[in-house]
Amino acid sequence: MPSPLDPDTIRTAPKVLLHDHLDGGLRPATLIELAEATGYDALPSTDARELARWFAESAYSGSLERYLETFTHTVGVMQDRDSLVRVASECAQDLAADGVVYAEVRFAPELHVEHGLALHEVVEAVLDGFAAGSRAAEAAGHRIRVRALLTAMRHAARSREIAELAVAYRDREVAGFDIAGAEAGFPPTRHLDAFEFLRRENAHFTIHAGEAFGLPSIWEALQWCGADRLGHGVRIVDDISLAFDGTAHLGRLAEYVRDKRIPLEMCPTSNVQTAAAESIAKHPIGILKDLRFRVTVNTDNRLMSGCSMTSEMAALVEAFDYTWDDLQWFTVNAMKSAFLPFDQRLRLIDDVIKPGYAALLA
Ligand SMILES: O=c1[nH]cnc2c1ncn2[C@@H]1O[C@H](CO)[C@@H](O)[C@H]1O
Ligand SMILES: [Zn+2]
Repeated sequence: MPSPLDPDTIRTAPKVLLHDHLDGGLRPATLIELAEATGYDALPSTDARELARWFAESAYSGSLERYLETFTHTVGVMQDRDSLVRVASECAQDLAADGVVYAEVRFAPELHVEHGLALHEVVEAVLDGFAAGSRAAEAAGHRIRVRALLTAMRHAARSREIAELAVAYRDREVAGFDIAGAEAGFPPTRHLDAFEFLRRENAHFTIHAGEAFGLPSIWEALQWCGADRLGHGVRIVDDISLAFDGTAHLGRLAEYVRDKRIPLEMCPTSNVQTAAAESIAKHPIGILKDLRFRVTVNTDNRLMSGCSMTSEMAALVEAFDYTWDDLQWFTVNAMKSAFLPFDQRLRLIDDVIKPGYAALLA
């Protein structure tokens, strides 16, 4: 008899997370403690439960720009080494307790230099935190590997510097590079120099595209910039039409994305909050999965969305009647798409993911 598909059991299943923002995943209580310790006095509440509610409500804004405003408070307390180490360590422990076995967690070093840290000191603090958190998780019986993605902000002009930092730290658990922030008005080609540098260095990168702006953003990310993966990518459905009988017709860009197995880092709850999707049940992940795009499931911002990998998967099970096979498919897709050497990806699939799901199906 397969195990029941409820949150408690889904939590025990091995999961892989490719799209999670460090500054979008703080524990509310930690945010309050750090604000007090660092003299940050602009928090909307100093009660953990109320603060969590404030984030979830404010992020439920119908626009990416307003959603992003909530990050002022998290970034506001992440300006010194100790705070960064603590947030990164708790991130690794929280993901591990949620059953995540491999994660690539992103953050923008340039946002954490307000109190004088150098960019590389930000990176080192976060990596030290991930390592400490992973050790603590292992001691608590959960094995996880957490690696970093360095993000550059698309409205700013530091992408080349951040890309160079990602390459400099590539052998110390920095898996790759990303750009994030408001999408409309800030096309990825603004950062072509960074992407060309990364390609010359044989380095990996993902680009937030097709979340708050449509197909041109996805097209530029892939065909001008050369992205390995797409952050969100939900708007690729604009290039798919469905006939009355249910058959799908793919435009050239959608066909390219599917043919080349371009990984889509989908974040259902976040997309509903920013109005990139109407509801979980109407989220494009349903049709994209049916059409066998390389879909992965992610959290984006656990604090703002009040979610976890477990809750996102449980919500999809509820909306689309997914089975354990489907959850394993998402997980293997994500592992295949990780910025990790091929042999290590295979080992995690064969030694951790497949046996984990086999046990739940038995
Ligand atoms: O869904 C998203 N789309 C675009 N940008 C985002 C999203 N979530 C977070 N960030 C931005 O990425 C920065 C670094 O982690 C965050 O500070 C936030 O501004
Ligand atoms: Zn994101």
